[in-house]
Amino acid sequence: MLEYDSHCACPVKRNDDIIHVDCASHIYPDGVQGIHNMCFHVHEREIVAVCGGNGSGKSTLLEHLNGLLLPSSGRVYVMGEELTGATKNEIWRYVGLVFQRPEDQLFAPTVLDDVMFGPLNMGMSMPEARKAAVEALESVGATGMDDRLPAYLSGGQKRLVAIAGVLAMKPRVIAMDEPTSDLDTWHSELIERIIVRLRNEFGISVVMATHDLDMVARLADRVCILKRGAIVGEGTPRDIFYNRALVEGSGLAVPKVVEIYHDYCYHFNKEPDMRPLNVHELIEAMR
Ligand SMILES: Nc1ncnc2c1ncn2[C@@H]1O[C@H](COP(=O)(O)OP(=O)(O)OP(=O)(O)O)[C@@H](O)[C@H]1O
Repeated sequence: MLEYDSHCACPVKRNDDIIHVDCASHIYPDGVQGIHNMCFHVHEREIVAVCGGNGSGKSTLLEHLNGLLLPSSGRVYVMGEELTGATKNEIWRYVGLVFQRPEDQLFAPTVLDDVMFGPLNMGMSMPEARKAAVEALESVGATGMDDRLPAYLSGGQKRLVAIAGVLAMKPRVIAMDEPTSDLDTWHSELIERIIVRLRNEFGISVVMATHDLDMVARLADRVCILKRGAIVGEGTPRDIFYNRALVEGSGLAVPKVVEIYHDYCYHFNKEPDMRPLNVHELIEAMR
């Protein structure tokens, strides 16, 4: 059980928190407030979506999860240990961050070197790091790219290699910033399948920051809605997405299924009480 010396009173705190962002605020050097009074949790084996309009603080929050940014006030705990300047070099391995632009992450001369970098940095021997990297590339379906130059990969391939790079470190949590932005349907679906496998097969929790609520409706166990640097709503996708005022008031559009169901209920003068989240449920609800 994790025990926190905490003043954070938000309702979703549980004993299996892997990450606990405790009332953290971050002010950038130019004085802009990225997040404030942020209480955020990541539990074991869950997919949690962080959704909000542009500039709502999604990336700032994600960068606090592995110590890339430290809060100006408040605290962040990973597996019960507080992230500080002194501890973050030990703790970062538990939380892998996949950037919105994979170019920001890939720098080695070959794909294999890139994916081996994290494991080597963690202290694995060369053969161990190679094994971890090969396995991670296989897991994301990026085999046969070992000798390629990362800069010359397609956007979708770069995203896969970036995910493999954090997966090779065997983290407890992978945080992905806009994991499917700029990807075609085929690559988006591939990334969605990888996210589900990370939770179901590897037991890794995934935090994804995104505007794509259709994807969130398909994948997430829990949704946090951010607005102006704070969480304004949190719950299951069904509870959150059927609160249109909350979603639309935060600069987002409800998932298509929700919109169609609302229109259907309005048109046929029905109570919108079935709350479908996917096409199968929608068809059932409209029977
Ligand atoms: N390096 C920085 N220096 C100063 N201000 C920053 C910096 N990065 C982000 N901000 C500001 O912090 C606030 C939150 O930005 P953040 O990038 O976290 O939002 P976001 O929800 O990820 O946005 P988007 O969806 O557009 O990527 C914004 O006002 C932004 O201008």
